[in-house]
Amino acid sequence: MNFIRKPFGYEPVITKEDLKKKNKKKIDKASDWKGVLSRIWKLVDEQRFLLIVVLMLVVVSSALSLLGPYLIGVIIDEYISVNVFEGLASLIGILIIVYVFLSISMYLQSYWMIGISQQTIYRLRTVLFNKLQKLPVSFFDKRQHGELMSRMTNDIENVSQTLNSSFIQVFSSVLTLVGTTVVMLMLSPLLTLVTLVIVPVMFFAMKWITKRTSKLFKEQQQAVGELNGMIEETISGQRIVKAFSQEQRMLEEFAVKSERLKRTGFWALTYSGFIPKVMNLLNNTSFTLVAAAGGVLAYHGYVSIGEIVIFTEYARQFTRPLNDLANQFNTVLSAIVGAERVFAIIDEPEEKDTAVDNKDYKLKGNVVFENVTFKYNKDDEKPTIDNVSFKVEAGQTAALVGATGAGKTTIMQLLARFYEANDGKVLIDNIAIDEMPRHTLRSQTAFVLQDPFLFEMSVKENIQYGKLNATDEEIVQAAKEANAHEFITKLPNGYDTILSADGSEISQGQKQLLSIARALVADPAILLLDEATSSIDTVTELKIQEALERLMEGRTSFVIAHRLNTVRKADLIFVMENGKLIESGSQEELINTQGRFYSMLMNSKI
Ligand SMILES: Nc1ncnc2c1ncn2[C@@H]1O[C@H](COP(=O)(O)OP(=O)(O)OP(=O)(O)O)[C@@H](O)[C@H]1O
Repeated sequence: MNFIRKPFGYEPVITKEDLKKKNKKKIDKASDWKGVLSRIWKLVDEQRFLLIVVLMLVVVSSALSLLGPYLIGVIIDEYISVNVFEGLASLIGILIIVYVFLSISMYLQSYWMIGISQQTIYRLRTVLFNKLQKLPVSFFDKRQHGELMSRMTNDIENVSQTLNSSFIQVFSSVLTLVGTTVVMLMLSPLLTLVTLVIVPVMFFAMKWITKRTSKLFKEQQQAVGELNGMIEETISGQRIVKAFSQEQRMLEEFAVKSERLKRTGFWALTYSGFIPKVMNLLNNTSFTLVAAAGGVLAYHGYVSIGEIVIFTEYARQFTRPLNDLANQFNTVLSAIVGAERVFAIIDEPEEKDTAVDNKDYKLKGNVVFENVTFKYNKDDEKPTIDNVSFKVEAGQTAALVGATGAGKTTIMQLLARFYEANDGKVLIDNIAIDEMPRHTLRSQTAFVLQDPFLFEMSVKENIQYGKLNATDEEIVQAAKEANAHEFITKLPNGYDTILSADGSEISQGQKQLLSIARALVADPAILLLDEATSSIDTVTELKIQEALERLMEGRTSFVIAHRLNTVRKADLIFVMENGKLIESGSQEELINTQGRFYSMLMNSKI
């Protein structure tokens, strides 16, 4: 699998072929539907009783909807056609009660079912989101973020929709179909045959139409996806579009994609618009057949007028659930597939918790790597970190230097236990990091990245992210030490200014000052810094340097160094090449040995 580099870490590149294979698998494999249903049943949890009540109400309403037409038949046969009116009023009263109860029962079903489904989905969403917090970084490496987002939103929405409406509909359709057939057979097998004669025609007609519509809808979805993708790209990359004067090209591309969407949308809706019309036509044909055959049978005394009325009603009742079932089939299938995809994440192994004791303690910051070897993927030929050993004392600064891809970032990520070493040990204060509580490790190590990640929150909250209970004074103090206070106070709402997710309203340098403030608030024992390579104006650059020096004071710091100055000030220099630590020592020592570091200095590769 190929990976593309993201600001911090990697994301797999998924090709069209991969997607095709995956979608095919998705359709082929609505496999374990029983397992999926039983897990949803578990999520329904304490509302199971209410769900059973809803199911009983569905049985009641199906029975009532069979009873209604039957009573009409009785009224016609035993009262109206024989001119008997005594007792008619009470029978009509019963009929009204039947229909009133039917409405109440249907209302209650959908009211309770909405409650059950929303609560169940709420639980599912919570379980999934909690799970996302507990998954190792390697899990996110292997998946496209867009795809994970779609599981969090679309898949859950699909399940929710199905629980909301399809669940009752499928159950009641099956009951109505079975009930209607049984009652019809009991009344007149011959008229039943006439009523059902239309079913195969209906089946083949629907199959013919849905085959075309589903292809068209798929094309339409694809066209929507492509158009949205393009619009999103144009918006997020609008600076590049403008900088390269590509507006015209984007307009042309948009016109082609938009035209395709218009065309597929037109045909998809036209064909699907046929469905109710064809159903209506077949329904009316069925009525006519029942009425005609019923008339002949009544003439010969095989059936009564009332029975013909019952059958025309039942014929209507018969086609509706049939239609519903056909419509619900795809919805239910895609909800099961969606639920399966959600459960697949829930079943992923979590970050291993191997702490001996979960009590937090303060770290000093003595770091030791002991013959650490690491591969991102088991099948990688060469390890990314190859038997690396070093020792950094508390408070020292270690500069990591080496060509791109040498493994510098990986060393830092192993130290923060984002990944587990395959071999060897990482120790802090003589304790293996996998034996210490994760919270102790993570809350006392802080990253300051080249392209810091900011949340769509206020400046204050972004700084506070380093320590959630930090007071306003602590935040301002940290911002001052980070040389960020001055620019923050000039923002429209000062510390309360809301930043966008990409922090586009502040400069790259200011973003770094914010992330330094965030790290200062966190007051970590160990700092992991990725020095900026991008050029920042000299004034800001100086501010950043100064703020970093304050931040590093008294803490163990690992710096991916790109500036000679930083390397000079470091206590230790680690030279990495192809995952190996090839040289280490103070600057003087390394210059004296005249090895790789020396030649890098000479060729100004630092
Ligand atoms: N999440 C990942 N999955 C797979 N391979 C990865 C992953 N992260 C890094 N790599 C690979 O591991 C190697 C070391 O990467 P690393 O980011 O540690 O290098 P680096 O020295 O920090 O490079 P740079 O100076 O460009 O930041 C690279 O070949 C990279 O492609």
